[in-house]
Amino acid sequence: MLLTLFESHTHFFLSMFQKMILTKIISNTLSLHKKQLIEWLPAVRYFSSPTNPLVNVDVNDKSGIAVVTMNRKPVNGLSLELFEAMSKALDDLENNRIRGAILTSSCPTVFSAGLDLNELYQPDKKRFKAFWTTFQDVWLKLYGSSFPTAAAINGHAPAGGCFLAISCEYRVMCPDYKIGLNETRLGIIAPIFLRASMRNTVSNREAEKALTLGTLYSTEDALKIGLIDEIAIYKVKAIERCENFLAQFNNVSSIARSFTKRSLRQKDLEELENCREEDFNIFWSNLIEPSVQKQIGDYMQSLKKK
Ligand SMILES: CCCCCCC/C=C/C(=O)SCCNC(=O)CCNC(=O)[C@H](O)C(C)(C)COP(=O)(O)OP(=O)(O)OC[C@H]1O[C@@H](n2cnc3c(N)ncnc32)[C@H](O)[C@@H]1OP(=O)(O)O
Repeated sequence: MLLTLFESHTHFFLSMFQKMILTKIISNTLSLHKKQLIEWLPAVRYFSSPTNPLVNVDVNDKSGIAVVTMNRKPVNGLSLELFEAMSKALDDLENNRIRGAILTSSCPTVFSAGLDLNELYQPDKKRFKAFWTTFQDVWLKLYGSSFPTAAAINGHAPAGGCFLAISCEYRVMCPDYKIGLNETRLGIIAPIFLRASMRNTVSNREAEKALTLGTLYSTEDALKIGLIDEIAIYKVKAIERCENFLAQFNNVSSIARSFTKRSLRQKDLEELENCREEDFNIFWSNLIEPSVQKQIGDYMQSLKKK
């Protein structure tokens, strides 16, 4: 199609011979550098995603930045259905050459309360397998995305909520909320990919302390240890700051940027790719321990009693 367009526009200006040579050059270039071509093609393929009630994707046509909003009230508990919607949204974004994505929440005071405890309590193995596999998919797609990512953390982000945020490349959080990986407090062993995202964000020592103690940090303390990058007073401001971060990449080759990101994250991604089944088995056998089930059950009760 590009060649046809080229040919029609040059018809009046070039001789047949010149046209043949130029067409050949472009055709060779296309087959050799299909990927590089994306760099100089105008970014016109931005889309509005078909509405999914659980994940809303809103792409700004001018900036090419997508705001991906989790919408599972009351606390964005990460259920199988929410993970499926996120996985699909990430595929759509990847296929549509967006310039960046910002992950945020429609819940007024919660970014995400982490894994839906109903998926963890008295689980059915078949459903849980689908749940865990989709969760792994989401992490592989988010952490390994070719486009840059940021999280506008407009509320509490414990456990899985924190995990989603640290899988992005930049984090802006609103004040007076809590963020952290409190899995050990529930008797849950942090899976391999969670450890990778955490080590990629804070120092190894902070990661070890945070994971073993299961600490939930205030927004201000999270900034001090580098778990987040900035504080913004409201959600709108947080999104704005994320946009500013992503806009910096306008002056950077997108190919060079995405290859560099990929190579920095490759080892972590491969680590999970190579042991997805084992990762599931480890988590499952820990999860169904009677003592862990009791701890989760008691915890769910304590949340309901509040
Ligand atoms: C992707 C994870 C990486 C891999 C790690 C693997 C292990 C991961 C494990 C987890 O993610 S386990 C989940 C851990 N989550 C938490 O510990 C957070 C628990 N929730 C809270 O602390 C609070 O709800 C909140 C997020 C601080 C919000 O507080 P708020 O006062 O605004 O709301 P609540 O009244 O507490 O909750 C409203 C409603 O929602 C229910 N609920 C809360 N969290 C969850 C949850 N994670 N799953 C399911 N349901 C949840 C809560 O019971 C209330 O229900 P109702 O009383 O209205 O029926």
